[in-house]
Amino acid sequence: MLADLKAAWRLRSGQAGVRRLALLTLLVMLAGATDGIGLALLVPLLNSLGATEAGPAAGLYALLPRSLPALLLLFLAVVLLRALVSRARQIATAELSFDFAVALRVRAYAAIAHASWSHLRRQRAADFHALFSTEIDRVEYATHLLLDTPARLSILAAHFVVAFAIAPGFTALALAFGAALAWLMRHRLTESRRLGELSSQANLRVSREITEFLQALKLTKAYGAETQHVAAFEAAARGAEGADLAAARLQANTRLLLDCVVAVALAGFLWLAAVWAKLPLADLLVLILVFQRLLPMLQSVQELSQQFVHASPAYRSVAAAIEACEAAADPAAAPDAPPIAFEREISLEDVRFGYGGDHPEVLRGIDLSLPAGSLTVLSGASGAGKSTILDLLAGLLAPQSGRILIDGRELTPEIAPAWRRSVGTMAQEAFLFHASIRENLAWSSPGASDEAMLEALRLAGLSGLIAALPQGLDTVVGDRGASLSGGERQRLALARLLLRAPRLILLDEPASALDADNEERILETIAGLRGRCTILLVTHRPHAIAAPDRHVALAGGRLVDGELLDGRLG
Ligand SMILES: Nc1ncnc2c1ncn2[C@@H]1O[C@H](COP(=O)(O)OP(=O)(O)OP(=O)(O)O)[C@@H](O)[C@H]1O
Repeated sequence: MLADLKAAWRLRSGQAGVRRLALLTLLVMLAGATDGIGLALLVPLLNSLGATEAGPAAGLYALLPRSLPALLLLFLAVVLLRALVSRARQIATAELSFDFAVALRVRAYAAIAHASWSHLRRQRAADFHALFSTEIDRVEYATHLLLDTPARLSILAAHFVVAFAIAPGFTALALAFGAALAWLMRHRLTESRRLGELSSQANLRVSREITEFLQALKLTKAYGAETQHVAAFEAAARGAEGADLAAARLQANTRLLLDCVVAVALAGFLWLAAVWAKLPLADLLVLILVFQRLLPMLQSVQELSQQFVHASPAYRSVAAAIEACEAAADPAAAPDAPPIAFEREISLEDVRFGYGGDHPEVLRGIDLSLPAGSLTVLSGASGAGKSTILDLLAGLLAPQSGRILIDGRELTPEIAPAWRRSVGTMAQEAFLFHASIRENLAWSSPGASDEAMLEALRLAGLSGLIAALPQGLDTVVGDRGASLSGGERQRLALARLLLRAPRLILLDEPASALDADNEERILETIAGLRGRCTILLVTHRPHAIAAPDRHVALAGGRLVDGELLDGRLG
């Protein structure tokens, strides 16, 4: 519980949050005070109505007016003030908890966006999805309860003060009753917390099922695996239902127990007050009112504590996910830092790399030079480490030893974000957004003109398609580019890359998912880019590129002459 609250404190959002919290505290204290004063005024009010023979006024009561209209006016003013304070408090609580949740969502988004690729590649997209879909919602709910608690406690305290002034013995008894109730109910809090943790895990399982199912929709249809996915989802959803149902049952049982105990306690207190202590009628009426409100308040404090501990484990899971990403953040590149250009060459010097853990070393001393404007072809068996080399050159991964030099300047994690602005990458299956061709292109180069876009499309060999589309650049390409053919998707991704005018282009089998004819044509287009920029092309068909400047291959973690290796393999 303390760990949850510490995590909640770490997740708060800066000074503005602290100021608002101070304002809320003030309103909470005012709410308690006005509530107490309103209740305390009932005694002289009832006395002046003639409920009891009024004795000489003592203490602060001596300052009050004695006439009924003046007392009524005062009572009215206090009740009105209490209503206004309560309204301001409710709005301040809502503002604070909504603001906290939005700031948290934005912080989580930014933490993921800025985390290094080395960290992100080890995470599950579904876990991030669960963070946004359920865990932050639970944090928001727990925060609302947390912010509401001081107000409830201060109103509770005001009731106790008034009750104490009227009947100290009974109030002490009620306090002891409240403490005993909390002691007896402590196991329910532990159980509620356990169920809260179960619920977090169950929600994570549901999120994993949904995310992976949606990512593999086409594959699911192609393999006829629909029933299998529906069954797995139902099992996960029923698991989450089970955890939530157990929490709801616990809550309902607690309420039943408290309803019975509180009703018996209320009857007992009143019987003692009326029959045994023989309190004056005005005092008795106010005491009835106070106890009738006080005991259900104790009950609701217990219930809300249970709900809080059920939701509060989310503070820790959210803080852990955000802080792990923040700890692994890429060094921030100054937004106005110019992209890093190179005039001569980019080279790898004795680069070694492994993915850590039990994974064997992938690259064992790579020396490679890519002269500016050259086209280099990289081949090698599956799993040889070709994509790893591309990720190292893009500054997404860092070598364990050795160096990557850009015109002699070392590519360090500090300059990697700025360097990536000079690099264009493209993978086997291009990712396109469900948006227009124009929006997909502008994503890589905001503010690019139509002329620049049409030129990039021409270079990528898409002029014909654009001319044939009635809506031209405004044609929407569908989910992940579903309304385009595989070849068109890859070409559009190539145009998006070229629009950025990158100095280095890293292509990871950009056409291998296509038929031979399409693959050949895309490789021809790429070969035509030679001289405009420096290209490193990973392909399993190195001979489809006519006379590259260099052909190297990876084998056993080292680079060898590609022609020799392919000749040997062939
Ligand atoms: N995130 C990772 N964690 C652990 N090992 C990894 C990771 N990514 C790749 N590997 C391992 O590193 C080795 C090189 O992978 P890489 O993707 O660079 O090979 P590749 O030559 O591009 O293969 P392919 O031609 O099949 O795409 C492989 O053995 C692979 O299993």
